[in-house]
Amino acid sequence: MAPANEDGSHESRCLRFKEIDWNAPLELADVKTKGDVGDVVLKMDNLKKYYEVAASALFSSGEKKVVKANETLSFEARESETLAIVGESGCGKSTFAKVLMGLETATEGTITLGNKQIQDIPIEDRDTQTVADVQMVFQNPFDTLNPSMTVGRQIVRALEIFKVGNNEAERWQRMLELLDLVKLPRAFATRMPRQLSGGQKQRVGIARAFAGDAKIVVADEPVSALDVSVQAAVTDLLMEIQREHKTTLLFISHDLSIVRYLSDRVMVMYLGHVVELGSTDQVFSPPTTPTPRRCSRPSPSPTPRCKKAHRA
Ligand SMILES: Nc1ncnc2c1ncn2[C@@H]1O[C@H](COP(=O)(O)OP(=O)(O)OP(=O)(O)O)[C@@H](O)[C@H]1O
Repeated sequence: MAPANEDGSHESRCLRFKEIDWNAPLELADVKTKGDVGDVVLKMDNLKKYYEVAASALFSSGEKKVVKANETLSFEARESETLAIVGESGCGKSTFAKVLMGLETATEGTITLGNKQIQDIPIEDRDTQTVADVQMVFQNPFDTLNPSMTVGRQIVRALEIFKVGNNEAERWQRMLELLDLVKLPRAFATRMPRQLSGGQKQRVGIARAFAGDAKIVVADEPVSALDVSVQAAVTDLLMEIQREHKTTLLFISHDLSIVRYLSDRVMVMYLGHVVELGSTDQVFSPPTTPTPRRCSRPSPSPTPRCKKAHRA
């Protein structure tokens, strides 16, 4: 992960950025989505996440500087919606996902899940329902599974954590249904992770994420570590389950073709800020009239809009 910039501020990387009025309200596009979407289930309001890091490589210096990973991040996500989050490396995508998951706490601002504010509650202090409601599919399925536990046991373990099922037999049955859901043979329940391919491991990761009937699933580059030949199948599976379960999918990706294919809306981030948020068609279409603010805003390299505008 590349530092946002050298001194932790967002203004000093390039003179061009000084022209940007970060406080100007964003033109939020209408919510026009591919499928039917429901009510707002998640709201982030002026979320900030700052990290304090050593200013020098010398341990003795003790001097600290602040890295502003997320700056006044505001957006809403609705039931059944796929919101893609794009932006160049280091712009703060994973950071807000970590705060949402409770792996980090916010510096300022709020995250409202249903009617609960969760920005200050670390994962270990969250109630079972909240933990089950917000789940993550990680980038690397090779790291996320316990190498010494069978596939079945790992899914049953997630069901225990989410308090699904009244007894072991019910949980075992539910685990088999989850294997069906992710299109893995039931016989895989007794396999160890080392006996699975990357794509199969990621299917187990998806089964665990949906084990507690999550309302929101954050998928952080879920297929980028997989062989190209299985990326489409895993992406399609994720979309299929998301639609079936009316889950809100926050899809973090660098792959603009996948983003265009699966998302209802796209949020473009740069240096911790949201610089564009709109329906997928709006974000990917070339502007019909010159839109100085959007294109003069800094672009992750490149934003779909600005890339097209330059090509035209
Ligand atoms: N624990 C931490 N301590 C200090 N700085 C951090 C920490 N985690 C992330 N950062 C910094 O915060 C900024 C945002 O990082 P983040 O991982 O959110 O970016 P990203 O957009 O997800 O990047 P990538 O696409 O490469 O995964 C970066 O400058 C990074 O160096």
